Amino acid sequence: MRTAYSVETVRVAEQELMARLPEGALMQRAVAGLVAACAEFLGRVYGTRIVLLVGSGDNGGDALYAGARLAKRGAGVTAVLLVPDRAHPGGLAALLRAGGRVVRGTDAAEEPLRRADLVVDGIVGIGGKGGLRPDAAKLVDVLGETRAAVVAVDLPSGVDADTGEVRGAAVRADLTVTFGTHKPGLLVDPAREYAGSVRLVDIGLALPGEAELEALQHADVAALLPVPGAESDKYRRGVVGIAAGSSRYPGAAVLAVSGALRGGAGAVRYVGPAGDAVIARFPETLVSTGSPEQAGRVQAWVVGPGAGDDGDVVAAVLRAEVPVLVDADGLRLADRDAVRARRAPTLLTPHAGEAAALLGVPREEVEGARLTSVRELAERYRATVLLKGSTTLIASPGGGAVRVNSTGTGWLATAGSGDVLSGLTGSLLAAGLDAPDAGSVGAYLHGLAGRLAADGAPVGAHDVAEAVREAWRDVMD
Ligand SMILES: NC(=O)C1=CN([C@@H]2O[C@H](COP(=O)(O)OP(=O)(O)OC[C@H]3O[C@@H](n4cnc5c(N)ncnc54)[C@H](OP(=O)(O)O)[C@@H]3O)[C@@H](O)[C@H]2O)[C@@H](O)CC1
Ligand SMILES: [K+]
Repeated sequence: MRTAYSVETVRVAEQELMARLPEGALMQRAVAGLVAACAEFLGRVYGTRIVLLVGSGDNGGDALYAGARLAKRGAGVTAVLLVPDRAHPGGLAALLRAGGRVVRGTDAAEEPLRRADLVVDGIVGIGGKGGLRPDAAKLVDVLGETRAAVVAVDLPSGVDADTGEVRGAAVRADLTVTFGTHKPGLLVDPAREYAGSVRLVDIGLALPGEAELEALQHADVAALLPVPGAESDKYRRGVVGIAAGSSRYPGAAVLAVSGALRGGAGAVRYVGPAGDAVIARFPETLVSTGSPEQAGRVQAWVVGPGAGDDGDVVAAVLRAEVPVLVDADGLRLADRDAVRARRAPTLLTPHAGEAAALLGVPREEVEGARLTSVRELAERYRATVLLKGSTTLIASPGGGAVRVNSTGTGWLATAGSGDVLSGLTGSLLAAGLDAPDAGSVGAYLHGLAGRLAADGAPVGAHDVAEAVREAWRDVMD
């Protein structure tokens, strides 16, 4: 499991550790990791030109000490001091001793930045408040006009460490070297995109059990995937009911069923007007045309994909005392009080536009503040919420760690891909996973299947469904 902790938690852990170590030792641990990452990134240090962007806090201190070590290894190092009289004194002295040079202010930065092989961003780290100040923002603009590679210290300056929000100018890094723990902003869009690849340097921080954010890895998913035992029959493996599709959108039903058949449930029931299309493609489906109540036993329901305006079916499914996944049209049709009143788990799976409609805010607001939005929705609906996107987030109604999935790919932004995800995830619910696990395992497999199916070329949703089996095997390997 990859975890991320808030700045507040990092600060507490930092204080505890600092109290036990000689002064400056913690910073030198961070610097050692930063230097190793820069050297590896450059391939060869000797003879390279490195520019340090130095703010007025310890983030700038890290950059200055790292610059000093790189200068000793033969790099030409220039530090751009944003606030010259507040640059980290020890770091600055070390750089000057090592033969580094210093320029002051943004205007003087232009020339060295244009010639740089590598820029080290030490403008601001976890001490940053609000958007970058005008001087720093101007420096970031100048940096943006160059083609230099950028390594960010701890965080790309300008992104919010705790929320992943980016308000105004921010550094676009090729690599971010972060200390002690990932910060939530490094795993959540839009900030994640600014971070480039992320390298974690262990500096010995002791962090509490519950993180702010968790990202499942292969081994975590493998441990959660439902695998039938020798005694299993289709009912013990779980039966998932799919109430989806309409005469106008029969394809949504077919795609949801295609996902459900690959999610580990022992059988898939389909209820709705697209039964002929479903049975033609997947003869193993148990199809009925009545209401969900009459469909027979299921251990979990999926309702909503391509459902059109059939509010009755959504209301009927919400009355069922088994886990229910609500997606697409179902989100618009579901009564909030009915969702809140449910005793069995509910999993809502909106994309940013649907989440915005549920929250009554513009779509951009959700896209800019994904973590806040998903938490807010989980609380309002007293349900687990999976907010789809390039970094999918899953929040539980009681608060606690938010799950983040980063296996997704831009190729998954294709019609019907969400229908496959809802079927797949509903199947995992029916197989007995709890709502946050079903959501995060579903998103993980779906993202991986998207990557495997795409392999660098466009894919349709049915390709993604077909690749779920390969993703499953890949995880189990
Ligand atoms: N945690 C750890 O264990 C370890 C942490 N370490 C390192 O320390 C870093 C944290 O250092 P930090 O606390 O000095 O804060 P930092 O990020 O340098 O920023 C504060 C400075 O920036 C300024 N400033 C604020 N907002 C701004 C804005 N919007 N735009 C522009 N400027 C802004 C603010 O100015 P002020 O408000 O005081 O006027 C203040 O001077 C951390 O990220 C990591 O790199 C490692 O060395 C060792 C292990
Ligand atoms: K930084």
